Amino acid sequence: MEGLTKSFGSQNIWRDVTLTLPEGEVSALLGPSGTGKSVFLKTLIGLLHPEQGSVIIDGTDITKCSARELYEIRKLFGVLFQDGALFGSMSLFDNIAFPLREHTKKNETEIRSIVMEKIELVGLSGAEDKLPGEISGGMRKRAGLARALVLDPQIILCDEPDSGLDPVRTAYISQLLIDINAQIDATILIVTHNINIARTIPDNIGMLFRKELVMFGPREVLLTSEQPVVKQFLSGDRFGPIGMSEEKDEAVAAAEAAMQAAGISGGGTKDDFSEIIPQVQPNPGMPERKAVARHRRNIEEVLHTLPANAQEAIRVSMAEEDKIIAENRAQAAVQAGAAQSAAAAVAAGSAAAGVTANQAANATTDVFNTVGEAADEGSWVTPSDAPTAPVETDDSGSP
Ligand SMILES: Nc1ncnc2c1ncn2[C@@H]1O[C@H](COP(=O)(O)OP(=O)(O)OP(=O)(O)O)[C@@H](O)[C@H]1O
Repeated sequence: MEGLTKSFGSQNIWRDVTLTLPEGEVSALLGPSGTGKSVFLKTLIGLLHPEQGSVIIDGTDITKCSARELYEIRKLFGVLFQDGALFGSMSLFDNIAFPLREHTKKNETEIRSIVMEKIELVGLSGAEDKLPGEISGGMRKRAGLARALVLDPQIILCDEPDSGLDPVRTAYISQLLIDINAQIDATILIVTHNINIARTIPDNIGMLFRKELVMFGPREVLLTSEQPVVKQFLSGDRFGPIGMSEEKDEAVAAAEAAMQAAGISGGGTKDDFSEIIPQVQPNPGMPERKAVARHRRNIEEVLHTLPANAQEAIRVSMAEEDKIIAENRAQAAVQAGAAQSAAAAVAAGSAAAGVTANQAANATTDVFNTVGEAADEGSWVTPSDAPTAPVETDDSGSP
């Protein structure tokens, strides 16, 4: 995105926004309500037209290309809208199959196989015949994500993936995004207000405020920023430059300063965001994220230009990340070794008992599962170690 400016009539939303979403990395866009984050996502897919600037995707400027080219480029995107944006009269299956029927010539057998794979990926197996109105908000969200994934997108845009979800379901969907990134190496942009997501999921964070992109870069830069607007946003404090509906004038700011001096709380958390917590890692069994190496190369190029505290935070978080990755690799090796010996033992035992090859294979699968579960409980070190797909009943918690 280069020099993007968007207005509705005389109302300017943001101006001169320039950023490059690093390929295959996960980025988050933060900003107070009404700063135009959703407008930004819609501009990226050509649903809204900026009056200035360009959006280059795979070499094509979608602000100037033909309708035909835009139609083709949109196939690269998977978009998760805030409410899932499902068709209310269609089953989940048909909703998820919709882009395949619309944009491809695949037959119904192929479509079923892709749809069921995505349904399983988001933990909705068994719910495929339900209508969107019959399931909870969290399930609708995951159905929306499954639909966003069916065309194997290169770019995934998620508008507030956590809205309407409890903290646990938010952790599941965040983990799912990291697992998807590990599996398909897609470039992901998440628009969110959720500070926990911002702290643990993205490689990069940007923030819109006062009609501008105030920063965009490695997550540690924003999390250690001394900028008042960033600190206020992260802490959720009412004292600071961000007001209820617009930025505050000097009189209000002075009154707040007096209240603070008198010991009145602005309600924000006292968490120290400059203490970086490790990024969520892909679940056991997932490939390692290719983005990690690329992100590091990108950081190395700009590290010397960053504030000293951000440089330090990046070094600490890289060391922490190396430790976690090494532990996970060791764990995976132990699991693979245990599974191999267990499989050999099962095969030997089966031969002795004269059971069929098929029975031996089934027994081997059970051994894999048992080893996997045992390993999960103990030592998989991530800040959010929830499995990707929750045991599915109903997001309300009832069976
Ligand atoms: N189609 C439209 N026509 C006119 N104004 C619009 C349109 N879409 C959005 N806006 C205005 O643009 C501004 C930014 O809206 P947007 O939904 O992008 O904010 P946001 O940062 O995503 O907010 P939130 O965090 O509350 O979801 C708002 O003032 C909104 O009223």
